[in-house]
Amino acid sequence: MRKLKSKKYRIKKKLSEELQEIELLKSWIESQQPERGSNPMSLPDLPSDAPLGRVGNPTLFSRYAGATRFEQLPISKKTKDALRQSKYIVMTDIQRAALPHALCGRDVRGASKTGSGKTLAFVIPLLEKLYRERWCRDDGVGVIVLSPTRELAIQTFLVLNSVGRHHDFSAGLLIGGRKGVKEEKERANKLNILVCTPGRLLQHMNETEHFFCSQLQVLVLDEADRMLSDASFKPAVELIIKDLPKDRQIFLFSATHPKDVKDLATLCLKDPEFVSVHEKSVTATPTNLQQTYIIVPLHRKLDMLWGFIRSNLKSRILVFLSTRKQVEFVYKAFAKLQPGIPLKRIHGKRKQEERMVTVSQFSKNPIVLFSTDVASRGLDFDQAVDWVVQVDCPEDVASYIHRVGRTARFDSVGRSLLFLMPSEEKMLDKLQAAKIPIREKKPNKDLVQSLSKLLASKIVQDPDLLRGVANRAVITYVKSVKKQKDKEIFDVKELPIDEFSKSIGLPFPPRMRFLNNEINNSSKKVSELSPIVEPENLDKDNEFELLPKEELDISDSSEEDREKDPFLTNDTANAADWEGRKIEHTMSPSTLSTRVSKKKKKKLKINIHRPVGTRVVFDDEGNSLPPLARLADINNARAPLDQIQDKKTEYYKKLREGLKKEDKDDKAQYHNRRREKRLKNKMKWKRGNTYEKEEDVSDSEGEAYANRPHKRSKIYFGSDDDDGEIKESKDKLGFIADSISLAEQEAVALKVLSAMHS
Ligand SMILES: Nc1ncnc2c1ncn2[C@@H]1O[C@H](COP(=O)(O)OP(=O)(O)OP(=O)(O)O)[C@@H](O)[C@H]1O
Repeated sequence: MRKLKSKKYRIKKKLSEELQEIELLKSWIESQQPERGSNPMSLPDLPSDAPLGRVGNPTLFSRYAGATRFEQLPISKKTKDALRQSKYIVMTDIQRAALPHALCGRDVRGASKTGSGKTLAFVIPLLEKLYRERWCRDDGVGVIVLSPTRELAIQTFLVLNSVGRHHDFSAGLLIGGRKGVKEEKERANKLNILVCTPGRLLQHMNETEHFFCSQLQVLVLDEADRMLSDASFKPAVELIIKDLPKDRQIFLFSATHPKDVKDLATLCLKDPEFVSVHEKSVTATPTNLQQTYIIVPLHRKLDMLWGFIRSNLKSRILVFLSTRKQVEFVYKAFAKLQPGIPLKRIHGKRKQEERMVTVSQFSKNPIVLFSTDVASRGLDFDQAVDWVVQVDCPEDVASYIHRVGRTARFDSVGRSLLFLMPSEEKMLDKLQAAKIPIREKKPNKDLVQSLSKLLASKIVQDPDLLRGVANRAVITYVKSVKKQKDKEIFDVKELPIDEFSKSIGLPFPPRMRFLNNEINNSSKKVSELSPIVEPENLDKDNEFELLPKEELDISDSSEEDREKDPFLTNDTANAADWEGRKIEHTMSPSTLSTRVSKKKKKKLKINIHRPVGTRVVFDDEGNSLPPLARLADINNARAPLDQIQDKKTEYYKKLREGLKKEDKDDKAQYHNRRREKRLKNKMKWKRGNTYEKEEDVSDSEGEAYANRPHKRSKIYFGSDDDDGEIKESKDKLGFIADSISLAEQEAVALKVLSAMHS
């Protein structure tokens, strides 16, 4: 006991000594700091009377600009220590170029390649600004960092925490998709540094009591080009900026930063410094990134992706698709096919917790992550991504740069693969103009297999899981192409929708009313198109010549393949022969709406005779409508497609008949088995045996029943009718089998039997 007491005393004493030391240290550091509100130039090792000039002040500026290592910068010891502890020693180009301006108090627009360290280029000066202003917790919000996505906000917050670990500022994350807005509201006005997404910040600005940013010192827009031009951010960002004080420093950073951004007017920049360190670089993308593309028709993209994944089972692969539904479908379909590598997915509709877990899991080897553009900007995955695969063409060059920028970050190497449809080849010219070195590759035909039949069978086996998603995947993809601004590259009329639907296992393409106008407006173009190629003939008929795109290859010989890839080859002899420059137009009438405007109905009603046996259709005013009128819209615009339509109708008719027959056989088989089973049970009852426990029908009766998952809940105890159908009548025994226990069912059945016998 005595020993324990003495030990406790010793610990107490040691603690109080340490506390005293800390206090002493604190007061010493305080004495080293400049007065609150003093000129930011009055740093310890800079002349306090130095004017705040532009690069024009060579003495002053060279003191900042000459530095190559963080320790040479005139920044606080707290920041320097944290930088050293985080292993940040030598500055990157953008840090060397932007930090001097930012530390001098100027507004900065910074642009540099992806993965080149822009985050530190704004995190350091924002910490220093608050430090020099002697900001303390009670001073409220001093800095706001706006990020386009929650993941990026979290990442920036982590960097801030690491570099600002010795500072005494409070920092918080305000991002959507998290519970606890109420708690956030209580904390928000006590935070000094906010890292947020625009929507959530706006919510707090509107709803949170006592949330003021009137003292704001620094505003940062990460991925500024997107924040200021993307329609989904722009309105919120503009509203936020309106509410913030005009007299603050502002940092705008991005890998893609157009020099003349019109939208900058709203920001009230004060003669900003445009720092673009890689403007004169030979390439716009990291030099250690090896970029390739292949030409692949839409309906072979999944086959291609599958082949690629199967040949890279030891890699970390990030796959970009254009819509959430596509991500869902490809993830679910590939998961069913089991490629032999873990699969993950991320998109805007996934829960925040799941998104965070997915991002953290992506750092584990090996894995495939399917993603929308939500992961295309800013994300710095813990470990190097081996491959970035763009299954759908990015909307523009900037989007391409950000997507491929998820690999080859800082000093690591990486590879990227872009799938381009023959109709999207103009994208190559744009990439070339933007100084992006990209080479053509051909897929190894031995490693490409058609998935359509496999996927079709998976959809039949599990329609609940796959059919709806597959339909939505097609619709949303077509919609996304239609919405694209760059009509030179994206042409919805060039999409082989029928083949695409078939390739992902759908028997018919989904109906897309929104395509009506496209077809009507393009009647001339459509009429020039050649007739449909039957899916089975497609491979034979589309033997396309592949033009070498050597002129695009502006990389030097050191950019040679770092590792020989089995899937991508330069060898034309072994390349798959389905690639093509031009794919036939095969948009079927079934994808189109058959609605007819009132005006047209009126016009067509005269002089058209109804063929015998045709269903009469009435218009809104009660006049009978000739049957052809319902198709008039399409026929007017697509007269030359008559032939195509005939062929298609015939093809689908055959397909439908085949399916109907199969369905009928299935049903008959199923009913026979049911009847046999029931007869057997009845015989047992009659022999006085106890009621035989009904087996799990889905197990005993296999596929046929398993595909009717909802039927069971509707089965009532009753008699079979003649054709073997289970009678769904409640009047004999008015209860549902599922609603009582098996023991109870047995008891009731016995009672009924004994009643029947007596
Ligand atoms: N001076 C440095 N020394 C060592 N590593 C650094 C340095 N600066 C940044 N890094 C590392 O480089 C990687 C990329 O940095 P960062 O995410 O800031 O790049 P970025 O330019 O913002 O990329 P993006 O354009 O994709 O947003 C990070 O892992 C970061 O830790």
